[in-house]
Amino acid sequence: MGVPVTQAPVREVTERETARFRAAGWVRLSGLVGAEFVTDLRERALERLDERPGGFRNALVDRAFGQDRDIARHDPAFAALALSPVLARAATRLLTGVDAVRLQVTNLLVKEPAADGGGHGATAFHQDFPWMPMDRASMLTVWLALDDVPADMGALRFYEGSHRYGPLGRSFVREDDDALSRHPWLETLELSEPFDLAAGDATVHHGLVVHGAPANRRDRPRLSFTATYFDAATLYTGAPYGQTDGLGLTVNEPFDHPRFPVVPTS
Ligand SMILES: O=C(O)CCC(=O)C(=O)O
Ligand SMILES: [Fe+2]
Repeated sequence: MGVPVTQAPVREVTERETARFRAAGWVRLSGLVGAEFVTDLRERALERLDERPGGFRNALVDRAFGQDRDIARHDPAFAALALSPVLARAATRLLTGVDAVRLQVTNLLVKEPAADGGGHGATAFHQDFPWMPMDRASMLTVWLALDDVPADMGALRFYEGSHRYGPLGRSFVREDDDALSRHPWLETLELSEPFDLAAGDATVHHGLVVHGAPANRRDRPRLSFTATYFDAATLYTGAPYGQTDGLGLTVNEPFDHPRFPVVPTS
Protein backbone atom coordinates (compact mmCIF):
# COMPACT_ATOMS: atom_id res chain seq x y z
CA MET A 1 0.00 0.00 0.00
CA GLY A 2 1.09 3.55 -0.57
CA VAL A 3 3.71 2.54 -3.16
CA PRO A 4 3.41 4.64 -6.32
CA VAL A 5 1.52 2.65 -8.92
CA THR A 6 2.93 2.79 -12.40
CA GLN A 7 2.08 -0.32 -14.35
CA ALA A 8 -0.28 -3.14 -13.59
CA PRO A 9 1.17 -6.62 -14.22
CA VAL A 10 -1.33 -8.05 -16.70
CA ARG A 11 -0.64 -10.98 -19.00
CA GLU A 12 -1.52 -11.14 -22.69
CA VAL A 13 -4.62 -12.99 -23.89
CA THR A 14 -3.88 -15.97 -26.15
CA GLU A 15 -5.37 -16.76 -29.55
CA ARG A 16 -7.07 -19.78 -28.08
CA GLU A 17 -8.71 -17.64 -25.41
CA THR A 18 -9.79 -15.15 -28.06
CA ALA A 19 -11.39 -17.93 -30.13
CA ARG A 20 -13.13 -19.26 -27.04
CA PHE A 21 -14.51 -15.80 -26.16
CA ARG A 22 -15.85 -15.26 -29.65
CA ALA A 23 -17.57 -18.65 -29.74
CA ALA A 24 -18.97 -18.71 -26.22
CA GLY A 25 -19.35 -15.01 -25.40
CA TRP A 26 -17.11 -15.39 -22.35
CA VAL A 27 -13.73 -16.76 -21.40
CA ARG A 28 -11.86 -17.59 -18.24
CA LEU A 29 -8.40 -16.00 -17.95
CA SER A 30 -6.42 -17.74 -15.25
CA GLY A 31 -3.66 -15.70 -13.62
CA LEU A 32 -4.57 -12.54 -15.54
CA VAL A 33 -3.11 -10.15 -12.95
CA GLY A 34 0.04 -10.66 -10.82
CA ALA A 35 -0.48 -11.94 -7.28
CA GLU A 36 1.23 -9.11 -5.37
CA PHE A 37 -0.67 -6.45 -7.26
CA VAL A 38 -3.96 -8.25 -6.55
CA THR A 39 -3.10 -8.44 -2.84
CA ASP A 40 -2.59 -4.67 -2.87
CA LEU A 41 -5.91 -4.18 -4.71
CA ARG A 42 -7.69 -6.37 -2.17
CA GLU A 43 -6.30 -4.30 0.73
CA ARG A 44 -7.39 -1.11 -0.97
CA ALA A 45 -10.83 -2.61 -1.61
CA LEU A 46 -11.25 -3.65 2.03
CA GLU A 47 -10.27 -0.16 3.19
CA ARG A 48 -12.88 1.41 0.92
CA LEU A 49 -15.53 -1.01 2.12
CA ASP A 50 -14.70 -0.20 5.76
CA GLU A 51 -15.42 3.43 4.94
CA ARG A 52 -18.90 2.54 3.66
CA PRO A 53 -20.70 0.49 6.28
CA GLY A 54 -24.18 -0.58 5.27
CA GLY A 55 -23.67 -0.44 1.53
CA PHE A 56 -26.62 0.20 -0.77
CA ARG A 57 -29.92 -1.67 -0.78
CA ASN A 58 -32.41 0.31 -2.80
CA ALA A 59 -32.60 -0.94 -6.37
CA LEU A 60 -33.25 -4.55 -7.42
CA VAL A 61 -29.63 -5.03 -8.39
CA ASP A 62 -28.53 -4.13 -4.85
CA ARG A 63 -30.07 -7.35 -3.58
CA ALA A 64 -27.45 -9.23 -5.60
CA PHE A 65 -24.24 -7.30 -4.86
CA GLY A 66 -22.97 -3.98 -3.55
CA GLN A 67 -21.15 -1.62 -5.91
CA ASP A 68 -18.48 1.03 -5.52
CA ARG A 69 -18.84 2.45 -9.01
CA ASP A 70 -15.97 4.26 -10.74
CA ILE A 71 -13.47 3.07 -8.13
CA ALA A 72 -10.67 3.66 -10.66
CA ARG A 73 -11.44 7.37 -10.55
CA HIS A 74 -10.68 7.38 -6.84
CA ASP A 75 -7.81 4.92 -6.53
CA PRO A 76 -4.58 4.91 -8.59
CA ALA A 77 -3.99 1.15 -8.38
CA PHE A 78 -7.41 0.34 -9.80
CA ALA A 79 -6.84 3.09 -12.40
CA ALA A 80 -3.51 1.53 -13.41
CA LEU A 81 -5.27 -1.76 -13.98
CA ALA A 82 -8.27 -0.34 -15.86
CA LEU A 83 -5.97 1.75 -18.06
CA SER A 84 -3.43 -1.04 -18.61
CA PRO A 85 -2.35 -1.16 -22.27
CA VAL A 86 -2.24 -4.95 -22.07
CA LEU A 87 -5.84 -5.07 -20.89
CA ALA A 88 -6.91 -2.60 -23.59
CA ARG A 89 -5.11 -4.76 -26.14
CA ALA A 90 -6.95 -7.81 -24.85
CA ALA A 91 -10.34 -6.07 -25.06
CA THR A 92 -9.58 -4.83 -28.57
CA ARG A 93 -8.53 -8.31 -29.65
CA LEU A 94 -11.48 -10.12 -28.10
CA LEU A 95 -14.14 -7.88 -29.66
CA THR A 96 -14.58 -8.60 -33.36
CA GLY A 97 -13.75 -5.76 -35.76
CA VAL A 98 -12.72 -3.28 -33.08
CA ASP A 99 -9.62 -1.07 -33.47
CA ALA A 100 -9.67 0.69 -30.10
CA VAL A 101 -11.71 0.65 -26.90
CA ARG A 102 -12.96 3.20 -24.40
CA LEU A 103 -13.34 2.48 -20.70
CA GLN A 104 -17.04 2.66 -19.81
CA VAL A 105 -17.01 2.04 -16.07
CA THR A 106 -15.06 0.40 -13.26
CA ASN A 107 -16.64 -1.16 -10.25
CA LEU A 108 -15.74 -2.81 -6.98
CA LEU A 109 -18.33 -5.53 -6.37
CA VAL A 110 -19.02 -7.13 -3.04
CA LYS A 111 -21.40 -10.01 -2.53
CA GLU A 112 -21.99 -10.47 1.17
CA PRO A 113 -22.61 -13.97 2.55
CA ALA A 114 -26.26 -14.95 2.11
CA ALA A 115 -26.33 -16.42 5.60
CA ASP A 116 -25.91 -12.97 7.20
CA GLY A 117 -29.32 -11.43 7.79
CA GLY A 118 -28.59 -8.55 5.39
CA GLY A 119 -26.52 -10.58 2.92
CA HIS A 120 -26.94 -10.67 -0.83
CA GLY A 121 -28.90 -13.18 -2.88
CA ALA A 122 -28.12 -14.69 -6.28
CA THR A 123 -27.30 -12.43 -9.24
CA ALA A 124 -30.26 -12.94 -11.59
CA PHE A 125 -29.38 -13.95 -15.14
CA HIS A 126 -29.15 -10.87 -17.33
CA GLN A 127 -27.34 -9.13 -20.18
CA ASP A 128 -25.39 -5.91 -19.53
CA PHE A 129 -25.88 -4.20 -22.88
CA PRO A 130 -29.65 -3.45 -22.91
CA TRP A 131 -29.02 -0.52 -20.55
CA MET A 132 -26.50 1.22 -22.73
CA PRO A 133 -27.13 4.38 -24.80
CA MET A 134 -24.90 2.93 -27.52
CA ASP A 135 -25.52 2.28 -31.21
CA ARG A 136 -23.63 -1.05 -31.19
CA ALA A 137 -23.06 -3.84 -28.73
CA SER A 138 -19.29 -4.33 -28.94
CA MET A 139 -18.76 -4.26 -25.20
CA LEU A 140 -17.18 -6.55 -22.63
CA THR A 141 -16.50 -6.71 -18.93
CA VAL A 142 -13.39 -8.04 -17.24
CA TRP A 143 -14.40 -9.53 -13.86
CA LEU A 144 -11.33 -10.00 -11.68
CA ALA A 145 -11.34 -12.06 -8.48
CA LEU A 146 -9.61 -9.97 -5.78
CA ASP A 147 -9.54 -12.98 -3.47
CA ASP A 148 -10.09 -16.68 -3.99
CA VAL A 149 -13.67 -17.14 -5.16
CA PRO A 150 -14.73 -20.77 -4.85
CA ALA A 151 -17.80 -21.72 -6.89
CA ASP A 152 -20.11 -21.62 -3.88
CA MET A 153 -19.01 -18.07 -3.13
CA GLY A 154 -20.65 -16.93 -6.35
CA ALA A 155 -18.36 -16.98 -9.39
CA LEU A 156 -20.29 -16.03 -12.55
CA ARG A 157 -22.02 -18.56 -14.82
CA PHE A 158 -22.81 -17.99 -18.47
CA TYR A 159 -25.23 -19.28 -21.12
CA GLU A 160 -22.84 -20.45 -23.81
CA GLY A 161 -23.22 -18.55 -27.08
CA SER A 162 -26.16 -16.46 -25.83
CA HIS A 163 -24.43 -13.31 -27.10
CA ARG A 164 -25.49 -14.33 -30.60
CA TYR A 165 -29.19 -13.63 -29.93
CA GLY A 166 -29.00 -9.84 -29.70
CA PRO A 167 -30.46 -7.73 -26.89
CA LEU A 168 -33.07 -9.71 -24.94
CA GLY A 169 -34.37 -6.87 -22.78
CA ARG A 170 -33.45 -5.21 -19.52
CA SER A 171 -33.31 -6.98 -16.20
CA PHE A 172 -33.34 -5.47 -12.68
CA VAL A 173 -36.17 -3.14 -13.74
CA ARG A 174 -39.10 -5.05 -12.21
CA GLU A 175 -39.70 -8.26 -10.27
CA ASP A 176 -39.09 -11.50 -12.21
CA ASP A 177 -37.53 -9.82 -15.21
CA ASP A 178 -34.44 -12.00 -15.24
CA ALA A 179 -33.48 -13.25 -18.69
CA LEU A 180 -34.50 -16.85 -17.94
CA SER A 181 -38.04 -15.94 -16.86
CA ARG A 182 -38.48 -13.81 -19.99
CA HIS A 183 -36.74 -16.27 -22.33
CA PRO A 184 -37.15 -19.85 -21.10
CA TRP A 185 -35.62 -21.08 -24.38
CA LEU A 186 -32.24 -19.99 -23.01
CA GLU A 187 -32.24 -23.26 -21.10
CA THR A 188 -31.67 -25.08 -24.38
CA LEU A 189 -28.19 -23.50 -24.35
CA GLU A 190 -25.45 -24.96 -22.24
CA LEU A 191 -24.85 -23.28 -18.88
CA SER A 192 -21.17 -23.04 -17.96
CA GLU A 193 -20.15 -25.32 -15.10
CA PRO A 194 -19.56 -23.75 -11.69
CA PHE A 195 -15.83 -23.14 -11.17
CA ASP A 196 -13.41 -21.91 -8.55
CA LEU A 197 -11.39 -18.78 -9.22
CA ALA A 198 -8.14 -17.91 -7.47
CA ALA A 199 -7.23 -14.31 -6.64
CA GLY A 200 -5.91 -12.79 -9.88
CA ASP A 201 -8.04 -15.03 -12.13
CA ALA A 202 -10.66 -13.30 -14.24
CA THR A 203 -13.56 -14.01 -16.51
CA VAL A 204 -14.42 -11.75 -19.43
CA HIS A 205 -17.99 -11.56 -20.70
CA HIS A 206 -19.53 -9.95 -23.76
CA GLY A 207 -22.20 -7.29 -23.14
CA LEU A 208 -24.80 -9.57 -24.76
CA VAL A 209 -23.95 -12.86 -23.06
CA VAL A 210 -26.51 -13.93 -20.46
CA HIS A 211 -24.82 -14.34 -17.09
CA GLY A 212 -25.62 -14.59 -13.40
CA ALA A 213 -24.18 -15.93 -10.16
CA PRO A 214 -25.37 -17.95 -7.19
CA ALA A 215 -25.56 -16.46 -3.71
CA ASN A 216 -22.42 -16.44 -1.58
CA ARG A 217 -22.58 -19.54 0.65
CA ARG A 218 -19.26 -18.86 2.38
CA ASP A 219 -18.71 -16.79 5.50
CA ARG A 220 -16.72 -13.92 4.00
CA PRO A 221 -17.60 -11.37 1.31
CA ARG A 222 -16.93 -12.18 -2.35
CA LEU A 223 -14.67 -9.38 -3.65
CA SER A 224 -14.20 -8.59 -7.33
CA PHE A 225 -13.25 -5.70 -9.57
CA THR A 226 -14.80 -5.10 -12.97
CA ALA A 227 -13.73 -2.92 -15.89
CA THR A 228 -16.06 -2.53 -18.86
CA TYR A 229 -14.76 -1.54 -22.29
CA PHE A 230 -16.60 -0.72 -25.50
CA ASP A 231 -15.73 -0.03 -29.12
CA ALA A 232 -14.26 3.49 -29.29
CA ALA A 233 -16.17 4.06 -32.54
CA THR A 234 -19.55 3.53 -30.82
CA LEU A 235 -21.97 6.44 -31.24
CA TYR A 236 -24.08 7.88 -28.44
CA THR A 237 -27.83 7.33 -28.97
CA GLY A 238 -29.12 9.77 -26.34
CA ALA A 239 -31.15 7.11 -24.52
CA PRO A 240 -31.59 8.15 -20.87
CA TYR A 241 -28.93 6.58 -18.65
CA GLY A 242 -27.74 7.79 -15.26
CA GLN A 243 -24.06 7.67 -16.14
CA THR A 244 -24.31 9.66 -19.38
CA ASP A 245 -27.22 12.05 -18.75
CA GLY A 246 -26.01 15.63 -18.41
CA LEU A 247 -22.47 15.01 -19.68
CA GLY A 248 -23.07 16.99 -22.85
CA LEU A 249 -22.54 14.03 -25.18
CA THR A 250 -23.83 14.59 -28.71
CA VAL A 251 -26.30 12.16 -30.26
CA ASN A 252 -24.78 10.24 -33.19
CA GLU A 253 -21.25 11.23 -32.15
CA PRO A 254 -18.62 9.10 -30.34
CA PHE A 255 -18.34 9.16 -26.55
CA ASP A 256 -15.73 11.86 -26.73
CA HIS A 257 -15.51 12.76 -23.05
CA PRO A 258 -12.89 12.31 -20.31
CA ARG A 259 -15.24 9.91 -18.53
CA PHE A 260 -14.83 7.49 -21.45
CA PRO A 261 -11.13 7.59 -22.30
CA VAL A 262 -9.79 5.70 -25.28
CA VAL A 263 -7.29 3.37 -23.61
CA PRO A 264 -3.91 3.25 -25.38
CA THR A 265 -2.85 -0.26 -26.34
CA SER A 266 0.89 0.40 -26.11
O1 LIG B 1 -20.74 -10.15 -9.81
C1 LIG B 1 -21.91 -10.45 -10.07
O2 LIG B 1 -22.58 -11.23 -9.36
C2 LIG B 1 -22.53 -9.89 -11.31
C3 LIG B 1 -21.62 -8.99 -12.05
C4 LIG B 1 -22.16 -8.62 -13.39
O3 LIG B 1 -23.28 -8.90 -13.72
C5 LIG B 1 -21.29 -7.90 -14.32
O4 LIG B 1 -20.14 -7.60 -13.97
O5 LIG B 1 -21.73 -7.65 -15.45
FE1 LIG C 1 -23.74 -8.19 -15.64
